[in-house]
Amino acid sequence: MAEKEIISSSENGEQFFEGVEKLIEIWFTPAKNADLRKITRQQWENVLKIVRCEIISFTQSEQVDAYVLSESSMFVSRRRWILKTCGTTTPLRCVRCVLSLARDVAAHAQVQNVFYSRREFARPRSQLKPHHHFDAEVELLDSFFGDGSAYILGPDQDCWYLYTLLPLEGTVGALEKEERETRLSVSGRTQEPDQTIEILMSELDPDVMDIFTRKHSAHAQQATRESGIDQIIPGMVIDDFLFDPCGYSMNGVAKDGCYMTIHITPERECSYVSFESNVPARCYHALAARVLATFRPGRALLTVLATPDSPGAEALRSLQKRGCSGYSQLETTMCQFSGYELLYALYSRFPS
Ligand SMILES: C[S@+](CC[C@H](N)C(=O)[O-])C[C@H]1O[C@@H](n2cnc3c(N)ncnc32)[C@H](O)[C@@H]1O
Repeated sequence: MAEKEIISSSENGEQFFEGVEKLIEIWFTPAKNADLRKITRQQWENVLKIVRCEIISFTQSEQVDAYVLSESSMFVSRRRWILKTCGTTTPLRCVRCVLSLARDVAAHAQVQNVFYSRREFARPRSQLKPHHHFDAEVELLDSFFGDGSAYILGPDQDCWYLYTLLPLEGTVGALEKEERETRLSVSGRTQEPDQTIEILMSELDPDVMDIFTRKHSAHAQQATRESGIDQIIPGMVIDDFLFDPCGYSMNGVAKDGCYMTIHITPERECSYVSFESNVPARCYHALAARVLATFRPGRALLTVLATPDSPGAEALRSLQKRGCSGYSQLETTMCQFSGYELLYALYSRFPS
């Protein structure tokens, strides 16, 4: 297993782990006989060496291969690749290699969409290049994908960065994209309905965090059951891992191809939990409420990215209007991209 990315401050004996993840999702244009799952395990292991993490567990459904990593998760399906890594890993350094493997091994030569996102790190200065600065990340991404667009949403400490090939609705770039797609639509529809909800939580309840330590739980399955993680989206096949002495990661996959993933840094000084899923729903209130009730964060940053024709688009608008019960909505922003809608919302728990 990769060396543990813990930075100890000798002055006060404090332990620190950067739980905040970098998340990259690449969609390739549908192509006959093309499938990213043709890339072998050995080839993924080589890719992940560049990122400075490794595979610790694997599960799959008919539509998606799900890997638990020493620093978070990777999901591989026919034409979508997702890599989510925390600590001081360097996911953008492997993109060139992934694009070559996609072309040479998986027969995927054309990128349709890219989403690279992360919230502000707790300790940005500890990150390795290019992750020490969003400008450097954008420069590297542009060197792979040409002219993408970069966005920063939310206030300083809680800001969320996004790089994507999607132009904002109403811009010249959006008109050009529409024209390209009209030409392509002669040969069929290229974007299926899609939605992703992510909840990034900090200042977590210490009693809940205790469950994700070896002192409290004998194994990952105990932590999954006792915390209620198995009830957040029932019916998923769960692949979970409990680190020593603490820390937890899980992937869930469903028969219909949906996934969920949760990662937990329980250390009191830097507690952090992330939840992500692409499960479709016209309303995300119940799901968000279950996630918040499970982990009891003091602060939560929620994002939903959804195509306008997906059930998630309705869920996004309703979340923006109604917020999450038990939490005050400190900030909310909606963006209309060409082909996707985005909600950013920041919540803080009401004092109990
Ligand atoms: C990989 S997990 C989940 C990280 C995730 N991004 C999150 O949301 O916090 C990180 C937690 O596991 C602990 N851990 C224990 N051994 C580890 C290892 N070999 N590599 C990474 N983390 C480890 C860390 O101290 C931290 O609490």
